[in-house]
Amino acid sequence: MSTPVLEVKGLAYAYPDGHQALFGVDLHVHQGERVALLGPNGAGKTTLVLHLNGIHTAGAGSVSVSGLPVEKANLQEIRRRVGVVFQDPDDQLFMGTVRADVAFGPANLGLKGDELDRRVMDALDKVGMTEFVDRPPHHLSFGQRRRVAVATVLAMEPEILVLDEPSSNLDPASRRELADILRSLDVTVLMVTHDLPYALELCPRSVVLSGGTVVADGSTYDVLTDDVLMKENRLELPFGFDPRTTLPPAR
Ligand SMILES: Nc1ncnc2c1ncn2[C@@H]1O[C@H](COP(=O)(O)OP(=O)(O)OP(=O)(O)O)[C@@H](O)[C@H]1O
Repeated sequence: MSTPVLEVKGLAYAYPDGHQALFGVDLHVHQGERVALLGPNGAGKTTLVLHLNGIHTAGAGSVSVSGLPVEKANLQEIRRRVGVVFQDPDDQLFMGTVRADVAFGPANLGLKGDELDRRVMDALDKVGMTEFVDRPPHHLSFGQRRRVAVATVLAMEPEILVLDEPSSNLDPASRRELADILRSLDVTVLMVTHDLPYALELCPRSVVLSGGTVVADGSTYDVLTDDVLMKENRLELPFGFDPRTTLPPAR
């Protein structure tokens, strides 16, 4: 098989206060996959994500992106390859216009002129936000700001798109529209979520992290219908939601 886009091997990490958050995590994600990262509060999901673009550096083990190790010397290229969309779009939008926010990353890579404009408009087009290009981000709704946050990352043409709770705080229509957008993108996706129906809808594969280790890695349908695994890892489906009667799941 080809080199994985994301290869995490034996990753362990302790915070400076000594709290050990990850214990030997292994995870391989191949090009074009959409993978949900599930697990209870405190499982280590965010800690893992923060290793993917070098905000944290591995205590032990390794992380690499298309064969390039995540380490200080490679950080600029790693941050181009790995686009992280944080849960709160306001952590990502800080310029006076949508255009300036989406242009920020590619401009830092040295793009300018027509090429930069093309990147900005392509990214906004993918999230259905071109008409907002000259608006201040703080005048947009939360759902619109989340789309722009996704565009800021897409403008870097990343190899892997990592999303932290992409469906949180979205109304049902915006939630569905974002799912359509994510499905339409030609990019590898790793999505941290507590929204299990969203994982089923979007991600054929799910990885369950619990207590800082991977406790399951398989089809989302199999994970969500494994009652013992679900209970042991505090994963609960919304009342009345049954994956067995909500077919077809994502492929
Ligand atoms: N800065 C920090 N210093 C010390 N411990 C931390 C720090 N940040 C997180 N932790 C601890 O590391 C563990 C993993 O936290 P993490 O935020 O990665 O979990 P998570 O799976 O993302 O949880 P949630 O679903 O609640 O967002 C938790 O026990 C948490 O208390």
